[in-house]
Amino acid sequence: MKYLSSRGGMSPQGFSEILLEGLAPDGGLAVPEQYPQVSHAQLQAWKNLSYAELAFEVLRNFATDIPEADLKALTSKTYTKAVYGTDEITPLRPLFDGMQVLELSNGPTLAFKDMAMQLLGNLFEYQLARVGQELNILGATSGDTGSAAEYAMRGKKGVRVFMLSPAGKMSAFQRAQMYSLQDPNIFNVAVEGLFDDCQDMVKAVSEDLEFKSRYKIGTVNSINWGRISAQVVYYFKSYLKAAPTIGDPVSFAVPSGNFGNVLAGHIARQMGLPIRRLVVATNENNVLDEFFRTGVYRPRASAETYITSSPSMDISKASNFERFVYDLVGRDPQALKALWDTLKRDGQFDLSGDARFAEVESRYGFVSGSSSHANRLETIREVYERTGTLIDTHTADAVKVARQYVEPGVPMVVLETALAVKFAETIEEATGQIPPVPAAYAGIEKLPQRVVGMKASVAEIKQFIVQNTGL
Ligand SMILES: Cc1ncc(COP(=O)(O)O)c(C=O)c1O
Ligand SMILES: N[C@@H](CCOP(=O)(O)O)C(=O)O
Repeated sequence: MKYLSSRGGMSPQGFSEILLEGLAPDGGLAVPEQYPQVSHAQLQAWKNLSYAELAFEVLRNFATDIPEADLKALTSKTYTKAVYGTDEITPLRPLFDGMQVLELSNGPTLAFKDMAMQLLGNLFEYQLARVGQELNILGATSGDTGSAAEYAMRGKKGVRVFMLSPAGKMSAFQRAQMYSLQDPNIFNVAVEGLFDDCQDMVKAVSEDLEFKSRYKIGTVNSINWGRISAQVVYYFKSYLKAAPTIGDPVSFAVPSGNFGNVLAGHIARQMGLPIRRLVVATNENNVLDEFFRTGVYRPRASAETYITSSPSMDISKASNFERFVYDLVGRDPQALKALWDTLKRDGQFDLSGDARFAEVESRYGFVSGSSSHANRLETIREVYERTGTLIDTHTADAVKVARQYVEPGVPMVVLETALAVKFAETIEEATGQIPPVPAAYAGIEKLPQRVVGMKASVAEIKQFIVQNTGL
């Protein structure tokens, strides 16, 4: 399998190459030349595989330049009970009204990011040893990618992590998870701005090709195809569990911000998984919902982005949306580029009058909705009262929106993207309950923190990287 840039400016590359490269050299995102196809018979054969076995079967289609024995060893090492708490790795639990919750947040940092990031850590280590290289990871986080990346890369040979986070915008627990790490290869930077400012800095540094090559800059955000491909696996796993019979439709509701998680569902669907609907659930920052309802894509500036109680989705420029639009315009990089040129010029593009927009639901299965603080509190309270379990604020956004799209006889799988303990203040506001703190995190908010403050300045972060790499 070879990969191209969504904007057409990259010669075909292998999986291992784009894994270390992150953003394509023309500022676009790596996309596979075509989507591998999975037959009904293959789905049947995969039904009883363990998560690690299934991960190998799915990923061997994407990582074709990694010897199969090595890939198998990497997936077996990654997807274990010791890391994810259960043999199932991603259990499904019943909710109510036709919905089930897919538990993706039982990994080391209590968010779905661990599902792909733990594999990425092992893949990086493997690939860097193969090519004898070091990697300086530059990442942006709104709260969960940062800790997942740092926990996955701690102590990894030849890897440093520079993680940009929006100063004062994450929950106290999220801050403590990241900033309490004292490992010498981890650098936390609190940026005066929002997630989008942090991600813009990452992209600007990556687009300086000379700096990128000299300082061996890589990414761990979902702009890295490695993240997306690993996230495809749990759509297959949960489909095989939720579908009454293989071939029956199943819908998925996904709390969405940077559009990486639901894009993985889109890819699973393109591979032939019988997904009926992909429900995009946003918080008050409803850029994606606006597009799926109206055809207008209008990313907002930081000044127009709300600080909400589902802070990990306080995102107004969804990077991975570009990968979906690439498919929507017939995988034509020139058409994609024309839209992105319009976006740069006008601050938006409008597909409402375009026949292709009608296909977002009919052909691709996308529908959407948004949720507010009041909705979130009400949903968390109702789930607690009816099931005795506490769900986090992002998952609550998805439950709220999912309900609009439940259909008789079609299971609706809601992706649980974090655990309640990460957002204890809102959970307490909703239910009066303080979520239990896992033993590994007891007292974490009281630990000393190591973080440097910075303006949203590309020059400053470059300077910081230069100073701390010794290259
Ligand atoms: C807890 C949580 N839920 C949902 C999301 C949104 O996922 P995505 O950015 O892949 O759309 C994120 C982060 O992005 C998150 O951390
Ligand atoms: N919600 C994320 C931000 C988006 O990150 P990505 O790595 O999935 O692109 C976070 O919590 O950091």
